[in-house]
Amino acid sequence: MANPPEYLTSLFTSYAAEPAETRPFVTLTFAQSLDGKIAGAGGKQLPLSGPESMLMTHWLRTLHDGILVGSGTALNDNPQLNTRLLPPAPADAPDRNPRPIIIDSRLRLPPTCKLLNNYKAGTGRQPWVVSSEPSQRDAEWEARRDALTAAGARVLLLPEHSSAARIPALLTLLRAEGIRTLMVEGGAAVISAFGACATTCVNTILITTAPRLVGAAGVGYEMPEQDDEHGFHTVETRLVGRDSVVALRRDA
Ligand SMILES: NC(=O)C1=CN([C@@H]2O[C@H](COP(=O)(O)OP(=O)(O)OC[C@H]3O[C@@H](n4cnc5c(N)ncnc54)[C@H](O)[C@@H]3O)[C@@H](O)[C@H]2O)C=CC1
Ligand SMILES: Nc1nc(O)c(N)c(N[C@@H]2O[C@H](COP(=O)(O)O)[C@@H](O)[C@H]2O)n1
Repeated sequence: MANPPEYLTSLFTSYAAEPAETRPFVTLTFAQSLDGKIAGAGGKQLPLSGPESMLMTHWLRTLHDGILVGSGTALNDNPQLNTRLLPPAPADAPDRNPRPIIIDSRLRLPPTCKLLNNYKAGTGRQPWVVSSEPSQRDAEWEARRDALTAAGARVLLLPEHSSAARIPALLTLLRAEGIRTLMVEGGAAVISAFGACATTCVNTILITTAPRLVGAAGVGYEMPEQDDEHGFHTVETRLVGRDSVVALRRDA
C-alpha cells in the first residue's frame, strides 16, 4: 500500500484542509488494553497494538504536521515518532515524518535520545521541545536548554499558565509556528490534560483497543464524562488486525 488507507484519510479530508487560524486540528490517539491501560506496571512500555494497527498509526502520523508526547513518554519510551514502518516513498516525495514535539517543562529530554539522533542522521525532523522559562534564574535549566539546543533541538517557550490554560496556550503557540494538524500520542498525563479540555481543544479521538488485559497495576488515564449534546460522535469503528479502532469526532 503506497498511501494511507481511505478510512483514515476520510476522517480528515472534510476539515483538515482548512485549519483554524488560532489552533491546529488535534487528533488525540493512543493504544489501550481492554481494561483501559496504556502501559504496564511502573510505566513499562507495552506493545499493545498488533502489526496492522501499528502500521495504521504510522499512516496516521503522515496525516499530521506535528506529533506530540509528554516528557514522561519521551524519557520512558525513548520514542522515534517517525513513519519507518511504511513502504518507502519515491525519492522526490515530500518528507512524510511529522515534527516531533515534546512538552517538557523541566527540559529533561536527554540530548542523546533517538529523536535527536534521527534528526542528526536525516531520518526525522528537528524535534521541538516546549518548556516554560523558570520564574527565577535557574542555571540547571539554562544548562539543559543549551545542551538540547547544541544537540539539535529547538526549544520553544510557553509563558507560565495555570494548568487549565496550558493546553490552549500550547496550541496557540504551535499554530503560530505553522503546525496546522497535531497528533497527540500520550502519555497518561498528556492524554488526561487534553481529555480535560477535549470539548474545545480536540477534534478527533482515535483509540486502538488491543484484546488483552493489563491489570490494575497498569497505567490508566482520565477522561471527562461525555456530554451527549456537545460531545463527540463515532465516525469510525473497525477491526484492524486483531485490534478494534474507534474514532470519535467533535461536532463542529
Ligand atoms: N499506549 C500508548 O498509546 C501510549 C502509552 N504511553 C505510556 O505513557 C506513560 C507515560 O505517561 P506519563 O508518565 O503520564 O508522561 P507524559 O508523557 O504524559 O508526560 C508528562 C509530562 O508532560 C508534561 N505535561 C503534561 N501535561 C501537561 C500540561 N497540561 N501542561 C504542560 N505540560 C504538561 C509535563 O512535563 C509532565 O511531566 C509511559 O508508560 C508510556 O509508555 C505513552 C504514549 C502512548
Ligand atoms: N499506537 C501505539 N501502540 C502501542 O502499542 C504503543 N505502545 C504506542 N506507543 C506510542 O508510540 C510511541 C513509540 O513510537 P515509536 O515506535 O518509537 O515510533 C510511544 O512512545 C508511545 O507514544 N502506540
